[in-house]
Amino acid sequence: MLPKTIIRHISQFAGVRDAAKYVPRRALLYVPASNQKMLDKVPMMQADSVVLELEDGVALTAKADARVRAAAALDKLPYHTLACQELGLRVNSVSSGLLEDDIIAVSKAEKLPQAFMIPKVDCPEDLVTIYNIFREHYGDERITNTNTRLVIWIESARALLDMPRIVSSTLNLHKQAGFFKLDAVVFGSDDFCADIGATRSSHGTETLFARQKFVTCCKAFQLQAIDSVYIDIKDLDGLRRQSAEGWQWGFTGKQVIHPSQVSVVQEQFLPPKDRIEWAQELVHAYSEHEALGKGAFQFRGQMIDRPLLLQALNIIQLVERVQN
Ligand SMILES: CC(=O)SCCNC(=O)CCNC(=O)[C@H](O)C(C)(C)COP(=O)(O)OP(=O)(O)OC[C@H]1O[C@@H](n2cnc3c(N)ncnc32)[C@H](O)[C@@H]1OP(=O)(O)O
Ligand SMILES: O=CC(=O)O
Ligand SMILES: [Mg+2]
Repeated sequence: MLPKTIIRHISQFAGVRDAAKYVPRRALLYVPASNQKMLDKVPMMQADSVVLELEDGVALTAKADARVRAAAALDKLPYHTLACQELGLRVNSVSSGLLEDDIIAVSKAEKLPQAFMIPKVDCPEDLVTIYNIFREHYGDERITNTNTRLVIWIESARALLDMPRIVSSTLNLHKQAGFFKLDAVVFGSDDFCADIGATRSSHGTETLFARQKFVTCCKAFQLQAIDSVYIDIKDLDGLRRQSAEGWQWGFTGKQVIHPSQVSVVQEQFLPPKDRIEWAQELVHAYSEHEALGKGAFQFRGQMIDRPLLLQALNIIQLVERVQN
């Protein structure tokens, strides 16, 4: 329980903040919808967000089949009993020319996914195309003011540079037309490397600038920032290291491709126990010092002032949201 005097700091603090239900997306797991055996495992999957995949995890020759399986899964799976917090659906991009066929097929399902996930959003104009395709095949009523959230992928040099306009246009579409509300943005590191001609490595220095720019932009709009895929499935130490790095830089979660990656990532996207204790004690110490008129004071050998309070509040809020 936070001291009352601290509550007013929360209304101004940096980080991801939204009065609506917070959906933790520490681990966002792709499940190719062409693979029925994998789809059958969805109810038990402990990833925070499970993504029925229609895009790059599905061969061109299997797209039609995957669409039918994804639509059937949406109707069959009882969302409230799933082990995950969110069942998403990643469709194909505008530039692929496959999006409309995806929407024609999945709009036959009675249910919407809990999140629509749209890769390779390259410019604000893509949003107009996306919105028009959804309106045409779902009809206005089904896509207006629903609980379904929107997650988009930034995966090219052009998109990264234009990200503030892309994000603003997406948020405006919700404000003005009631279209799905943008809740998180994902950095598509593999497509990004292909786009800029970088050679992918396990240490990821080739995407260092892009990831830092990306996370800064997400946080400027108070959106969740989801980090790169780690494709070396067997290298859990490398995954742990890159997850810890992402967490330290301000990412809120990471994409995963294999069930073995889920718990490693989830663990890294929660602060360690001693850091949670530090945050809780700091908040109380801050409240006591504030009552004495002190904005700066010593705590465990460190100078503490308001920015440190805000970092502690980030930690407390995240823990509460993951546990509730
Ligand atoms: C850059 C990007 O765009 S990333 C997003 C696109 N890519 C994807 O969607 C790929 C998602 N991942 C996968 O398809 C798979 O993990 C692969 C193909 C990489 C490896 O799959 P496999 O060779 O079957 O791996 P492995 O043998 O270790 O699997 C162990 C078990 O986990 C299951 N499994 C593996 N990956 C997944 C998954 N993503 N979802 C559900 N189940 C999975 C397998 O079906 C297998 O089940 P079984 O024990 O009942 O046979
Ligand atoms: O879509 C994900 C990527 O890394 O590309
Ligand atoms: Mg991609």
